[in-house]
Parts: sequence; C-alpha cells; structure tokens
Amino acid sequence: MGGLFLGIDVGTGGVRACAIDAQAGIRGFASAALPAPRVDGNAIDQTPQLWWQATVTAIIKLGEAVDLGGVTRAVVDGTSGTLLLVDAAGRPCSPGLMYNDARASHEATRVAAVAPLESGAHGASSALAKLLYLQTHGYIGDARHAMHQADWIAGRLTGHYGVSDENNALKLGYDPVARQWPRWLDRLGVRTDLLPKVLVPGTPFAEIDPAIARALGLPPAVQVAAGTTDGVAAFIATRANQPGDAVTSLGTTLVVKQLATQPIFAADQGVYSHRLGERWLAGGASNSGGAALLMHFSADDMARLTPQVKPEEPTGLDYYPLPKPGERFPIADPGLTARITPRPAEDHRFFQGLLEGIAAVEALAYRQLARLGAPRLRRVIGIGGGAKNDAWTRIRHRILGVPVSVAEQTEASYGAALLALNGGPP
Ligand SMILES: Nc1ncnc2c1ncn2[C@@H]1O[C@H](COP(=O)(O)OP(=O)(O)O)[C@@H](O)[C@H]1O
Ligand SMILES: O=C(CO)[C@@H](O)[C@H](O)COP(=O)(O)O
Repeated sequence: MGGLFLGIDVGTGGVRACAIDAQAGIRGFASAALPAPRVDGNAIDQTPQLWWQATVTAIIKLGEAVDLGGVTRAVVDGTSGTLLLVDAAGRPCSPGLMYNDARASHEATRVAAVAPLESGAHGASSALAKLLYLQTHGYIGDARHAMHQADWIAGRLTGHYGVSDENNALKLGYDPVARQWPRWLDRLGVRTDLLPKVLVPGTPFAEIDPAIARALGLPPAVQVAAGTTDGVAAFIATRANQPGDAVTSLGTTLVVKQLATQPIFAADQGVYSHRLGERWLAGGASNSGGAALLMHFSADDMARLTPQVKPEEPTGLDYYPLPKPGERFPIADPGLTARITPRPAEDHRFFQGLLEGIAAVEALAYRQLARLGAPRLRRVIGIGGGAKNDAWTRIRHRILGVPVSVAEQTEASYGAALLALNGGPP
C-alpha cells in the first residue's frame, strides 16, 4: 500500500504531527507549543480552541517540510482523561478539564460508591468524575456530546462529533472487556445520551471536511480514524509488541506499562489496562521517579555525576526515593515516606543510591503486575528523560534481570501515525 499516514499528538506541552510512509518510515515531524493551562487550586483547564489552533499550526508546518498530498489516513491522540462538553455543531459548552484537573473530588466519591473496582473511571481526575461535575455545575446547556481532547480534534477535522475510542473512553467508565457502556452509569445519574460511540483505536470513521482539508493542505479523501491516549500512543511508538514486553517511562513519575493477554485492574493501586485489539496494556504509576531525583540534584548535577556512577558496584543503600510522602503503586500507602538515609559523604554515591532505589521500585512494580496476572517480564524499553542515562540503564538491567533498552522512537505522534497505517491496533 502506498500513501502517507498522519499522526497528531495533543500532548501536555504542545501538539506534534508526524507523517510516515507505508513502510512506517518517518517522513517528518512538526510541532506547535501550547500555553500552560489555567490553574486554580485543583482546577486545571484550557480553552479547547487553543488545541485546535496548535493542531492547525503543526499540520501546516509539517506540510512545509513534507508533501502531504499523499496522506490517506490520520489518527489523533490526546492527553488521557481530558474532557469537554460540546453542542451538536461541536462548539465547546465547557472549558477543557485537563487530565490532571482534580476538582471533581465529590463526584469521585460518588463514582467510588457505585463503580466496580475494575473500572478505569476511579479518581477525581477521571473523565467520568469530570462529566458528573460538568453536568451539575451549569455547563449542560446545549451540550450534545461529552468528548475527550483527541475525540474533539478528530471532530474538528471531520465535522463528526460524538465518536471516541476504547482507550480514551476507559476513564469515562467504558467497559473494555464487555465492549459497552456499563449499566451502573444510570445509577450515578450520568447523562448517557452525551456518551460517545466507542470504536477500536485506528478504525476509520469519517472523511476529512473538504474545507478543513484545503486549509491544512491535505487531500480531500483523507480518512480520519479513531484515536487513543497519549500514553498508549507513546507505547505503540516504541514498537514493543510481544506479551511480556514492557515500557517504563522515567519522567517526572515512574510509569510502567506491559503487554498482556488478559486485562489487569486494581483501582486501589492505580493499576488499569487499556485494550489494544485482543491484547491489553496493563500498567500503573509510582510517585517515585525523576521528581524524587530533582529534590536532590538538578539535571546538570545529574549529567556531571553520572560518569562517576559504577553500575556494576552496588552501593547497598536500599533507598525508596519519593518527592513527598505518599505512594500509589507498587505500594499503595498514602503515608509512605521516602527512605533515603544514610546519606554517604560523596554526592555521586548518594546519586547512585537514588538511581538504584528507583530501579528497585521499578522491579517491584513489574513483580506486582506479575502477581496481579501479567505475563513473565521479557524485556523493558525505556522512555522519558531518565531513560537516556546509560549508567542507569545498566543498573536497571542488573536489578530487573531482563534486557533493558532505550526506545528508538518515543514520539506519541509516531504511535498515532502507526495506528493510522495499521487501521487498528498493531
Ligand atoms: N542525567 C539524568 N539522569 C537521570 N534522570 C534525569 C537526568 N536528567 C534528567 N533526568 C530526569 O528526567 C526527568 C524529566 O524527564 P521527562 O521525560 O522530560 O519528564 P516529564 O515529561 O514527565 O516531565 C526529570 O524529572 C529528571 O529528574
Ligand atoms: O499524564 C498523562 C497525560 O495524558 C498521561 O501520560 C496519562 O497519565 C497516561 O494515561 P493513559 O494513556 O495510560 O490513559
């Protein structure tokens, strides 16, 4: 098959667009920054129009570098749990409540009383808690659809609103095992008429709007397919594809995701599974990770100290680094405090102890996923700022006991483009 495939990632800091060919070869990337969302206590929101403007800018920039005349299919991914209400014409009736907006704590308590533990809709920042909040705080007006960030951008491209995918819909309460909206949503008073139709990620659902295609320099017959979340798109970008393959994100926090043949849910530990065709992406997030390192060393300090780290000579310090009290996974304990003593006199030994401690948390996370039913760990691919530290990769290999590599490609927009190419999950 010829042609080009377009992936659009609406991420935390900006929108990135990626064009690939039929052999999954990258033709180009382009991006446009997004301003920081408005923050007011637990409320974190953004004007959805900004997402669209950044999308337009990124695609036009991409078109300056790559001939987009051959694009046949496009997929959009977005931040997971970001939700807005729109009217029948797709006009926003609410701000976009961002993925980390936690104002809906009262609604989360209501969800917890009704939703089964295996639902992905638990927590104050779940899309379901946000929908209940919007329903009861004056935003319902002309609203016809509850839409995630990626759904709405795909809607702007096509003029078709009210379509989502199995990954974005997870945190809105969708049951990916039964492949339907569960009956318990009625008991919560959810306006189920607002819920989107849910498709398998990568399933084409509409052609691009001709006027939008002209404005973006895209051909008129581009098919837009159901998207996914930014986390799943980044996993797909790594090309991990065998049960037991795992991806660890060493960013601000430590997030693990592992390909599994069965779903795993443990809401009390933040463990949930995204459906990828007939396979599952089981994962959880620890508060340990890069933020815990930044409590003690700047990124420049880390670069300076890394050459003195001796991965093959363990310090034996047995730390559990955390940026502040509280852990979600692999230990669920809101009061857990960091274990980072004794502190050796030499900074590089302390730094090595922290790297070893976080690697031990990572290993415990995979053991915990295995206890919950995940397949035996086969290999770990690293993404995020910390994955580039080669000494740390060697420490992680020693502690995890499986091959550890750094992903060649971690751009979520590339993962979205792969979904477009496959016309479904890889
Ligand atoms: N040389 C280094 N070794 C280990 N970790 C590093 C190094 N440099 C930066 N980091 C970590 O990388 C993290 C940032 O990674 P990034 O993927 O950009 O995070 P996020 O996207 O979650 O904000 C920081 O929290 C920092 O602690
Ligand atoms: O923090 C963000 C911003 O979307 C994400 O990285 C999510 O936390 C990942 O969620 P899933 O993709 O696993 O639903």
